Amino acid sequence: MDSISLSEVTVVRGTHLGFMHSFRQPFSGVTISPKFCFSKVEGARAISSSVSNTKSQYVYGESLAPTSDSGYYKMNGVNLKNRTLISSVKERLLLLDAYDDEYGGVVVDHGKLPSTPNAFALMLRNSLSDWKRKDKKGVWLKLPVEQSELVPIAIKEGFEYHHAEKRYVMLTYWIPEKEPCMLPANASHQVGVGGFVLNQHKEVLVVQEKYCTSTNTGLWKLPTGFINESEEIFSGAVREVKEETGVDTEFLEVIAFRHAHNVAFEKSDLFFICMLKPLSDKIIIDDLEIKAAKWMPLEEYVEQPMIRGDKMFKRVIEICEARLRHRYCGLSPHRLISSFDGRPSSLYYNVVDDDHDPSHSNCSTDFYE
Ligand SMILES: NC(=O)c1ccc[n+]([C@@H]2O[C@H](COP(=O)([O-])OP(=O)(O)OC[C@H]3O[C@@H](n4cnc5c(N)ncnc54)[C@H](O)[C@@H]3O)[C@@H](O)[C@H]2O)c1
Repeated sequence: MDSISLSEVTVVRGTHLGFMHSFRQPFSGVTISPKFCFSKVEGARAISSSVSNTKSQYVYGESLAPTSDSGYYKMNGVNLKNRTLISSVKERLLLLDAYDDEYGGVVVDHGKLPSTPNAFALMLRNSLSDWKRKDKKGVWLKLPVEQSELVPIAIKEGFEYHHAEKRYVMLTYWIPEKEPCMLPANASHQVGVGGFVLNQHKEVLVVQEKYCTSTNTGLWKLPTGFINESEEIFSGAVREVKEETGVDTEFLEVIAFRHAHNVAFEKSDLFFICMLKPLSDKIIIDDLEIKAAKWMPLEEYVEQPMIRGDKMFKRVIEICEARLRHRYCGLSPHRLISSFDGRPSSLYYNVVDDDHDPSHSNCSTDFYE
C-alpha cells in the first residue's frame, strides 16, 4: 500500500460516528470532506493536502468553508488558519482510537478499528510514532476474530502475541527501548478441582475415566475437572461431581491443594482437593467423560495399588481421615469485598469467626453425625 485516501480512512472505520466524535472534539463541529491524500512513505506529518479551495466541505451537516482570504478556513463563522487546522485534523484522523492506561501505556479501542488492512497499517504506524513521541510505554491491541487479517500487519510492526481467546487475539508492544518490558505475562495457571465425597457408610464416591493413560486404566479415582472462567472453587467442585456422577453435594472445605508445573501448554496447575458432603446417593454418569462411577468403601479405595503407591493421593486420604477425626482443619470460603479492587471475592481460611468463639470454627464441625 503506497497511498490511501482520507475517504478510505473515514469510510472504513468501524463506527463512522465514533470516528467523527474523535476528531470533532477539539474543533467542535469542524467538518472535512474526504479529499485528502497522503503517502505512507512520507508519513502522516509530511502529507501534502489536496483539500479543494473552491468548495465548502460538508460532513454531518457542518461546514468548513474556504474564505476569500486564501490560507484561511471558516468554521462556524470563525476564521482558522488553514494549514494549522488541516494538519491537526489530518493527524488525528490518521491515528487509531486509543485511551491511556494507568501505567503510562495505551489501549487501542478495538470497537473502532479501521476495517481495511490498508487503513489499519497506516494508522498503526502513525500511532506508534505518536506514542513513541509521547513516551508511552506498553500498547495493548486486541484484534477480534472478524478482523484477523490485521494480525500479520501488527506483527510486522513489531507487536507480539500476548494471549488468544475464541473471539480475539491480544497483541502487545513495549515502547521504551531502554527499560525492561513491564507488561504482565499471560495467565500462567489452570485451576482444577477434585471432590472427596464420603457418605455415612464410609464409602467414597469414585469414577473410572473414559480417556486415561494405560497406567491408569481400571483405576477408581476421585472425580476431577477444571473450573470455568469466573467460577468459584467451591461451586466448581460441586458442579464437577454432579456432572460426572449425578450426585448432589454440599461444599465443606478445601482440604489441600497441589501446585505443579508444565502440566498443559507449559502452564502450571493448581489442583484444589475439596471435601464435599453428599446430598443424594443415586449415580448417573456422564458417559461422554466417565466410564463408570460408584460408592466404594474407603479402605478398598485406599488399597488400590495406584493410590497406595501414589504419594499425593495417599497423603490426601490421610489428610481427609485426619479431618474426620478432628485432627486437621481445611479452608472454608468467606465472601468479602476488598476496597483494594472493589470486587466480591472468596477468602479461604479456617480460623474462628469474628466473635472468637471456637465453636464457630469450621474445624469443629462434624460432617457425618
Ligand atoms: N485425572 C486425575 O487422575 C488427576 C490426578 C491428579 C490431579 N488431577 C487434577 O485434576 C484437575 C483436572 O484434571 P483432569 O485429569 O480431570 O482433566 P482432564 O485432562 O481429564 O480433562 C478434563 C476433561 O476434558 C476433556 N478433555 C481434555 N483434554 C481433551 C482433549 N485434548 N480432547 C478432547 N477432550 C479433552 C475430557 O473430557 C476430560 O475428561 C487438574 O488440576 C489436575 O491436575 C487429576
